Amino acid sequence: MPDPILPLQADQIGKTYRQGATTIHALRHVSLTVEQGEFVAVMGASGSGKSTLLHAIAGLIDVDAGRVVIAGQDLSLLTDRALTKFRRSRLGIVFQSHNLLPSLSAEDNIRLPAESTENLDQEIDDLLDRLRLSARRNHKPAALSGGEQQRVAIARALICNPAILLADEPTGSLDSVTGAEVCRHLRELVDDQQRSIVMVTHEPHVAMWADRVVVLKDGNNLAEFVTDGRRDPQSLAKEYHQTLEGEVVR
Ligand SMILES: Nc1ncnc2c1ncn2[C@@H]1O[C@H](COP(=O)(O)OP(=O)(O)OP(=O)(O)O)[C@@H](O)[C@H]1O
Repeated sequence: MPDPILPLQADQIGKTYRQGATTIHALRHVSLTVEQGEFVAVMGASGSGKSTLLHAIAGLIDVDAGRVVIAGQDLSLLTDRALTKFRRSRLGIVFQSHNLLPSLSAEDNIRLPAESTENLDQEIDDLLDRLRLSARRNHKPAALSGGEQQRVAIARALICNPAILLADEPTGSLDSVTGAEVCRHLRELVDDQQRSIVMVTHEPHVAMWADRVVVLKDGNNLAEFVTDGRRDPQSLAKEYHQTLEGEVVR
């Protein structure tokens, strides 16, 4: 089980990029709070700032305004080295392209970020078992299916026992059946282990696994709604599209 944690809090985050004479306002004043044991999906059109927000929460980019506080720690107050250490111990990060090392087995990819401890082998066994990868532990990524590769990436993100998992389009490269399987694993991490998840997705049938959907538009918070546990992609898609079209603004 992860350590008891405080919520993740991103307050009024601003981020601009410069490209020649052009200034791109990727995030204007975006705020997001996530409680322990909460699964939040971040949705929005392409370019609305979803990935930038996730990178800001992970401390992978400097922000121009606002602050990110994780487990009571303001990320801006950490040195680069301390931030790397903090990120490793508190956050698990999963991207669409899973970034597994091709020369290592599934098991060794999972082991890579972990510090060597007495219990590490047992923890790896538990994760392999939980993510139904035990039979594939000695395979290299090229010999694994897309869903298996993504589950290895999730296991690698969990090996340091982070309380918060950040996932950017984790099912983006998967077919719908495999994508649903990955979502089910994410949901279990919240329900069974009280971890918190922030997941960026375009897809209502992926967002429906979350407890709450936060919608960004042009680098701003546009709206948010709870999924009410209804897990119904059609009604979620309808509410999402109405929100984007301005028919429902909360
Ligand atoms: N490194 C960068 N340099 C310049 N502009 C950037 C950079 N990263 C993002 N942007 C711009 O910031 C805005 C927000 O980008 P971001 O990737 O956060 O959007 P997104 O909602 O995740 O989009 P998508 O769904 O297409 O992945 C976009 O206009 C994008 O072009």
